[in-house]
Amino acid sequence: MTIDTTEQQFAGPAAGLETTINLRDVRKAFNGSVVLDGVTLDFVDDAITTVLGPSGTGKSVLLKHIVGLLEPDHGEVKVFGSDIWKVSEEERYELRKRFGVLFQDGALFGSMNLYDNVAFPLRKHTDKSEKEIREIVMSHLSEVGLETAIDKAPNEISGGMRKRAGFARALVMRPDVVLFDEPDSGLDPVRTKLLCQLISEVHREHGGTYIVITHDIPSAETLSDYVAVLWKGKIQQYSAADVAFSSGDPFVRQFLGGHAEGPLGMD
Ligand SMILES: Nc1ncnc2c1ncn2[C@@H]1O[C@H](COP(=O)(O)OP(=O)(O)OP(=O)(O)O)[C@@H](O)[C@H]1O
Repeated sequence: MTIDTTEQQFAGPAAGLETTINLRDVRKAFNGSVVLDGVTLDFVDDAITTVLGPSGTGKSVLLKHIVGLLEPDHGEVKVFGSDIWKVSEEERYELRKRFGVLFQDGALFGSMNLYDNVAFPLRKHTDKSEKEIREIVMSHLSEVGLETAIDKAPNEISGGMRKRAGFARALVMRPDVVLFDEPDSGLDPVRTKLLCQLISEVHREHGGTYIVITHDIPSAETLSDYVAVLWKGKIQQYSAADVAFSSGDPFVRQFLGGHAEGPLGMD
């Protein structure tokens, strides 16, 4: 589909829906090499949107723009209505607190057990008592099935468990937005499916805007309410998941179908 990047109203499937993050004509280049070439995208509240695209196409760069870790060369990133680069450093910090992020490897502190890892954001950012913290930490660790592994160090558990612990930690501050950077990386297909089901269940329970970056098509099929496909710096498709998966666009059809034939080659 074509999205008019000069259009300031909500575009695509988000039209008329409540949105929490709005990207307008976001451009980013590194050393002259263009990665994002005018990305316009509105993320719908209370939905899971998957951002799909081939390796090296800029999905992680996009995610870093959403969370305010990278500043666009051009365009704007609005989070809950505020342009994240036009507000003060303090306001940006407050906005970031509304995000939970699950990084590829869970990004756990190696020196802390799972309990302390999950408690960390609460101890750092709130003045809750240890009793209150314990209640929150245990409820989230049991939500991800890790209530019996609280004393384990990250290097004593499997990659799938590390991701689940990272997910629990991403949830403890009750984020309005949860970002997942390739939650499926390094997991076998069964663990991937189970993690995706867990993400869907938790989303049903808590709501919010979930944004999942991946190049794994089965994960996208399990998770997505909406699908955005990024390639060559642009959003090639943004639609409800069922529409994306039956798209007639040659690139989208090739990529989502996993076919060797089509416009996407080895380069
Ligand atoms: N800080 C940076 N400095 C220079 N180049 C960067 C930087 N961050 C990303 N890039 C480049 O931007 C391009 C897109 O990278 P990115 O990690 O976003 O891709 P991706 O779509 O997430 O890939 P994958 O699916 O393999 O993780 C790559 O060519 C990468 O080398």
